[in-house]
Amino acid sequence: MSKIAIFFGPLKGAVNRVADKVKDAIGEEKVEMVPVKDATVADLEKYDKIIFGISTVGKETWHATYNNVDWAKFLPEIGKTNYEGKKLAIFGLGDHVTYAATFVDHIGLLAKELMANGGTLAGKVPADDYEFDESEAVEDGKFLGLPVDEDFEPELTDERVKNWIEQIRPEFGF
Ligand SMILES: Cc1cc2nc3c(=O)[nH]c(=O)nc-3n(C[C@H](O)[C@H](O)[C@H](O)COP(=O)(O)O)c2cc1C
Repeated sequence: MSKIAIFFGPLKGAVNRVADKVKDAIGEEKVEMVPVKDATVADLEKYDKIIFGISTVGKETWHATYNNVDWAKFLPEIGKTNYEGKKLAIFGLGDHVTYAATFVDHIGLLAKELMANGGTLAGKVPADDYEFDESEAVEDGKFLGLPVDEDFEPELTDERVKNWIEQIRPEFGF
């Protein structure tokens, strides 16, 4: 069976923590961890099953981010390949209290970039499960990936990850 890649960044923060939980839930031996920091399109092309881990730490554009340099560097690579036939899913870290009007926006930015390049996403979750005002990550009442809030709802993370892994399991076939 081909390995599932978790492309994640930045290192050592909440995304990294949740990426480890996702890896453990799937089974370490089935997963390849790929920090986006030094990854390129060639790394993306190696895998048919990819889970992306991202946080929202900036404003409207990737280039406005000042904290998430890993993703700002990697985003241009995303558009250099086609995702037709690949299994894709995204989890995204955010803070639904302080940033209720831009909650996990970068799930939306990344999802739209993938979809513009032929990708379809597994693992959408109902927006009704979360409290927030606005998010660019919502389409037709669903988040385009799994939002996780380690700042204000860390106690919900394990359950969220567990349920989400069960949701995407049939699609990814792990
Ligand atoms: C400067 C800054 C801006 C942020 N902007 C947003 C935001 O617009 N929307 C959101 O949902 N969370 C926002 N957050 C919260 C982060 O996404 C959250 O703390 C996340 O867990 C960070 O994960 P990381 O340390 O792995 O990057 C922001 C955090 C910081 C420090």
